Amino acid sequence: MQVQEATGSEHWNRVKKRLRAELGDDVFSSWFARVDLEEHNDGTVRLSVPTRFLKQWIQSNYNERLMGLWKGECDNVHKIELTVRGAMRPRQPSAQVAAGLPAPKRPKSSMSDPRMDGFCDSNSVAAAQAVTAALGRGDNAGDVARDVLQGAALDPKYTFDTFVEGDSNRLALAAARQVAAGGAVTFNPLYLHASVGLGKTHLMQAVASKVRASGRKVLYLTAEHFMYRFVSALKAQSALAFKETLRTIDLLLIDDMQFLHGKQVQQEFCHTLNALIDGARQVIVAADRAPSELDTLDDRVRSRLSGGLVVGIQEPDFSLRRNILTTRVTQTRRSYPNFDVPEPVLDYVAKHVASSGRDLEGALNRLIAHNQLTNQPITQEMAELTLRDLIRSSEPRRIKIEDIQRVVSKHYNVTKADLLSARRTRTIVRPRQIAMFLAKVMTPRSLPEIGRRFGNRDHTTVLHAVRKIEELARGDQALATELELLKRMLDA
Ligand SMILES: Nc1ncnc2c1ncn2[C@@H]1O[C@H](COP(=O)(O)OP(=O)(O)OP(=O)(O)O)[C@@H](O)[C@H]1O
Repeated sequence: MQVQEATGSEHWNRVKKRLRAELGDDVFSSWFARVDLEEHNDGTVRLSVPTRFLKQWIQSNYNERLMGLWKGECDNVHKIELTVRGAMRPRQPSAQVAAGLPAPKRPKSSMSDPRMDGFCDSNSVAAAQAVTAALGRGDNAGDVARDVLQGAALDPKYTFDTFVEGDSNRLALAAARQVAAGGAVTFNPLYLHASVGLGKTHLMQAVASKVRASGRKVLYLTAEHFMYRFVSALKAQSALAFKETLRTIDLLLIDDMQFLHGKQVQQEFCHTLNALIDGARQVIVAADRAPSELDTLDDRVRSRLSGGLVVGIQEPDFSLRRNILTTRVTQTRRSYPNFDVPEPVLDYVAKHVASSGRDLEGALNRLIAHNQLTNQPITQEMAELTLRDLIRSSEPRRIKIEDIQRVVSKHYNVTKADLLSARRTRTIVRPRQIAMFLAKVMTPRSLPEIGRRFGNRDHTTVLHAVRKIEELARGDQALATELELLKRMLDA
């Protein structure tokens, strides 16, 4: 096999390794564990992050260092772009996941060590110093405590009235309503999980607004803000005030729990959770996966989170999607009385934008914008044109046999003509078999059709190739990893 030039992801892995060594595990995982390499092209490196907060944070603190490390990898890098990942584009699987390798284990947390309670390790102090320095703030204990109580703003749109019920969210909605109604705390914490845009934040904020309106103390924070507040408190030497303040809350809501990183922050979160639950106050947590799958979390936090009621929200079915759209159109009419979407267009959107409430909302917003800016009525044709890219990107990508031949020949440095030829040298036979195997597992094409597309070969030759590669990959981890990487390149 040929010696390949390092790929973008290999450079990125080395940059991350150096960053981890320089910053330490805790600081690294707080800020860089969720950064993905999107593209490395013509001297520009494009990285994506899940939130705007993280983007600003990395830009103001680590841009130069990132540039230095990338330049160490490739001289021609002159620009690093950071973008916030959109809802339509879920996170790329990590190289480990893509290659079928286990995710790296986090170092064992010191949560079980009582000596750590109330103390800060050097990494957290470094992170805290960086936070306050970058934001140019000299928080004192009082500021931090007040800041903690403020929490994130609630969106007045997110109420129970605007939340549409369906089979996929019925249990979550019922549990949220019960918590909002107050009364005895029956399940604590309430843990909601779902992939992006399925209504977790909407439901949490609906509960928060209702409970706040009844005069009780409510704190709604994203895990990222919890992390920021905690490191600020450490820096201002007001960790005690921070803890005390948190424990006076009647209802604590932590959103995007998957972003809670750093052993000391998790430790503090666990103590707060215990204190609130023991004091019969309510906690609601939301994340993009079940507690058992939050592998960045310490075991103790995970088990405490699983101890209440864990409810998943699934992807909406057609009828729920359709109802969400109808509700949104009715709401929009309050601001734009002439706004109208014909029923068949709503059916079309509900049928084709199948992933989440957020995407449905995005689709509708485009129609509204088009309608308002051009004064054109919304028709089927206009909807198809306006939503073309949205609909295409929410459908699974079709992989073509030509794509497979192109990627495989580039990867193994053979030509497409070689793949289709009758040549039987080993350097060509193996890539050809791999390409046939990928054509079988990644496209709906039949064996005879694949045979025809590979120089008119018989279907038994394709079958032999598929079986051979399956058998080799079972005993050869390097080949199995290579196959996964090829699949990932084709899927990107
Ligand atoms: N059942 C629903 N009824 C009404 N609106 C919904 C529903 N589900 C989702 N939405 C809308 O979709 C948008 C995205 O929802 P939300 O922000 O609550 O998702 P999320 O699950 O918290 O996603 P993320 O993990 O990305 O934060 C919101 O505007 C929300 O109002």
